[in-house]
Amino acid sequence: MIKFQDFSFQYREGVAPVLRDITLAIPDGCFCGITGAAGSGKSTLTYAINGIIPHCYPGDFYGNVTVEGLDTVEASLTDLSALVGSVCQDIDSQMVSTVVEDEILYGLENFGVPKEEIPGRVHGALEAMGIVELLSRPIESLSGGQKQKVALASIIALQPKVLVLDEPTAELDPASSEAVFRLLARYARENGTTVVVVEQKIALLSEYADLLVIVDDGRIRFADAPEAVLAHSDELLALGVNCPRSTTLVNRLKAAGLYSGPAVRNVAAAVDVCREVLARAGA
Ligand SMILES: Nc1ncnc2c1ncn2[C@@H]1O[C@H](COP(=O)(O)OP(=O)(O)OP(=O)(O)O)[C@@H](O)[C@H]1O
Repeated sequence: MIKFQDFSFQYREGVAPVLRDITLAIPDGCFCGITGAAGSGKSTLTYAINGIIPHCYPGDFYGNVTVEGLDTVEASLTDLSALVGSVCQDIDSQMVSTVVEDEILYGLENFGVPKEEIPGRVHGALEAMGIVELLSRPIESLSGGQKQKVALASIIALQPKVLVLDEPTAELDPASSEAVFRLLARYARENGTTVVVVEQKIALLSEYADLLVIVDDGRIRFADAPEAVLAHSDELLALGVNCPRSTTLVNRLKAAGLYSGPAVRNVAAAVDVCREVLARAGA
């Protein structure tokens, strides 16, 4: 369980808190998606989980944040990094090796994983990300999507209980973004891993997340199942969250009394609703 209790944070260089009065519980094994407008505080929220704040970026930290009962202020970064694996926005800055295999070995060796376990961990992580064939490839020869999967594999190999990912699909086309999320969700489900992912593409998040969190100007505006959050598409649009048009259309049909079911996440579901509405109207 990841717990935020009355948490607020102001960077040392800042003039005001960037996060305020955050109380949130993310259960074990949950796939939690975080979205919101640029600068709303999404990355900072994840920094409170992996300890980047206050350990790397100091500031005024109020309330408390615990991961599996470990207080992220009191715990050392070493202890936290054994529990929380993070993939940052800038993948190239995270890569430390020139070849895929070395990139995965680096973390395993640094964390003191027993030698006999290492080959299985490397293979398992590459397999989970569907990139076994990339083992010997130079990292500079990889596409953006492949690099993203290597970065994920190098963290997954460490078998953290919690994965924190900051905009893992920012550089990827829609098909690669979908592929990364699909692999990630399957891995998390099979291993009981808690995933916290910051992502701009709310349609993609909504397909995979159990819990969708909307951050607005340092506060949590919504934290609920995707359908429940998407039911507020007009508010989301006003907050700068790019709600899918299919969701907005169906919410308008609902507001007009033409539909009474749950909010939809994609075009296919919206088409079904439109068919149902037209059939009822006798068109
Ligand atoms: N190290 C830092 N020192 C001071 N202020 C910071 C630091 N990092 C972020 N901020 C400020 O905190 C606020 C929230 O930033 P954060 O990166 O958490 O938002 P975000 O929602 O993830 O933004 P984006 O979508 O643009 O990545 C911004 O005003 C930002 O300028």
